Amino acid sequence: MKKSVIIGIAGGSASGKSSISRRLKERYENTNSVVIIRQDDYYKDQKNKTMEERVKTNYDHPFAFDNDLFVAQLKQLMAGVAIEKPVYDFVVHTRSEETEHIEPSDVIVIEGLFILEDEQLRDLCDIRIFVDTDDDIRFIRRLIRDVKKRGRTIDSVIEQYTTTVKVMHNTFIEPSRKYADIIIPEGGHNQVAIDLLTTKISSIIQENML
Ligand SMILES: Nc1ncnc2c1ncn2[C@@H]1O[C@H](COP(=O)(O)OP(=O)(O)O)[C@@H](O)[C@H]1O
Ligand SMILES: Nc1ccn([C@@H]2O[C@H](COP(=O)(O)O)[C@@H](O)[C@H]2O)c(=O)n1
Repeated sequence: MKKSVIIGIAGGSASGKSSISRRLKERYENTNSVVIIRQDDYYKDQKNKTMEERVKTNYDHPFAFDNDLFVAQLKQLMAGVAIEKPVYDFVVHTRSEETEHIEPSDVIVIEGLFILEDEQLRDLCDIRIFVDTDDDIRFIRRLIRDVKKRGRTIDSVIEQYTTTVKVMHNTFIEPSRKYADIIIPEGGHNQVAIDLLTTKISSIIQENML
């Protein structure tokens, strides 16, 4: 295998980053050519904190992430070495006991809030994408998702959004859109964007086979 190509997908919470990444991966389901790595899995471990303390963490500040581990593991993959990726559990706000074994692949899709904000991560990306979805749409999507899938109450989602998520988004995430090569409006169901990216990924895989 030649050099891995890294596609970075940034954007606000619930903008559709994971949905787009999943749709890309689906096209290559039975191959080892494309792998997705979520920055969320590199949230810092909080096993030594109480649940009460964990709830108070600002999860929308860059300091909440162990980006050094993220960068180190990406470099390992690029060097052809498999990794044991941490797996994050949103319900208990910390890493789970399990890890996920990831093999090197032609295309590595990395997705998360700070992929373009963090200089080290940004520099590792060959293609930089920002998913641009209006704040009100993102808030509605997040409310539904966090209650259904992340064990939250409506009140806690509103409280977190108004105290940290919104201000951190405006401070760190929105300004990072200037680093994008491509901006995808409306997130996960943008079929044209998904088709264009799929064409690009297929050509990368084909080149690597030559
Ligand atoms: N274009 C879209 N239209 C409607 N719902 C969407 C769209 N894109 C994503 N969603 C939904 O919004 C929620 C957040 O999307 P997700 O991909 O998890 O965002 P992110 O990874 O940016 O946080 C999910 O429940 C997803 O199914
Ligand atoms: N324990 C945690 C960790 C993170 N969050 C929130 O998740 C958001 C990032 O994930 P997306 O899929 O929405 O990009 C981020 O905005 C954090 O507020 C959390 O609520 N609890």
